[in-house]
Amino acid sequence: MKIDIIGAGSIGLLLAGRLIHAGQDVRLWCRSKEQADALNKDGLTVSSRDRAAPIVIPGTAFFASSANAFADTYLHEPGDWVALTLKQEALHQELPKILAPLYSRSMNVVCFQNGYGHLQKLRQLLPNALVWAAVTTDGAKRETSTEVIHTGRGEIYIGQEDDGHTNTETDGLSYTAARSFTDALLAAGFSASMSNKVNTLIYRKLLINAVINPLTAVWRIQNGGLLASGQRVQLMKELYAEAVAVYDACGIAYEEDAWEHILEVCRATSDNISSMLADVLASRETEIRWINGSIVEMAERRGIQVPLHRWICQLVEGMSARER
Ligand SMILES: NC(=O)C1=CN([C@@H]2O[C@H](COP(=O)(O)OP(=O)(O)OC[C@H]3O[C@@H](n4cnc5c(N)ncnc54)[C@H](OP(=O)(O)O)[C@@H]3O)[C@@H](O)[C@H]2O)C=CC1
Ligand SMILES: CC(C)(CO)C(=O)C(=O)O
Repeated sequence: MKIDIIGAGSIGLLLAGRLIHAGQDVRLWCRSKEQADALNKDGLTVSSRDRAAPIVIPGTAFFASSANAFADTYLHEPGDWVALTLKQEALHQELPKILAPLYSRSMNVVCFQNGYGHLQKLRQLLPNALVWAAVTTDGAKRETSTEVIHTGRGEIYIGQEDDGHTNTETDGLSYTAARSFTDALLAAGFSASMSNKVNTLIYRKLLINAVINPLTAVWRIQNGGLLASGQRVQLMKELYAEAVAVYDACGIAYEEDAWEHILEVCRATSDNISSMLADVLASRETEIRWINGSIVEMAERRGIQVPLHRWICQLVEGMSARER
């Protein structure tokens, strides 16, 4: 299977390394030519936390290039799947230009983003594409431009958001293609499965990220540090309460034990640096607008007040030096 991966960061390198190792034909599309050159020269290494038995892929085993060349290459030699592993910011800022030549193409696209809004954006950019969501609890951290650590083994759920449009013919074909992609992930060592509840999974992950990520970013603590004081847990709980009030008003389902689950995620990932804290520490734009910002947007549509989510959005946005 030919798989194009756009975004050679933590998740992109992890997917690429494991899929190539399992025999898939991967093209990796990087933001910078420098990273593509480094990957072609030095190859790609996927390590586990203890660095035992890393997967080492030579640069000759795959193709890496600048994402600006993606559309042209795809038009001449289409692949079977495109996996988008960019952050939400790049998906909204630079991806529209990269994908513009493919506007009318029908293609299979799978989005790995956290937060909310990416699937809608993709459907605007590629109206004829079959857009799938991948919701993952795997953890990855890019160490260098050619090395990634699989920091936590989790699940990957592949599913299609219910957008109210059903086309039985394309849905059948699309399902078969998604099944093959899921099988490729399984063969690559991921715990992957298809899900017909992807909306629920997206909102469940959104709730977790909306409570854990901004507070770890502001306090600059690992996920487990949130449980270190009653005061921190109290603020988490207040963010949670605002978010579930919005979910209730919007008719979005969540588990009865969703709060306990968030505490469990803090414990299970206690020494993780959340993705938002990692972005803040690296002076990168965060995904706050698509995490807490999407809760603020939902609240506005229902006329609900969410002062804490609004405030934490402003706080985290203000931590990035770049002006919009
Ligand atoms: N890491 C994780 O454990 C998890 C991440 N996710 C989600 O997956 C998504 C990706 O996260 P993650 O891999 O951690 O993020 P990273 O920041 O590690 O990777 C994003 C990659 O996208 C690249 N990129 C940016 N702009 C472009 C562009 N225009 N063209 C091509 N590539 C570009 C970046 O390049 P450069 O480095 O050169 O800027 C970087 O390599 C996020 O939405 C995140 O929330 C979900 C679950 C777990
Ligand atoms: C689950 C959690 C909080 C793990 O760190 C995460 O998804 C993130 O950091 O974005």
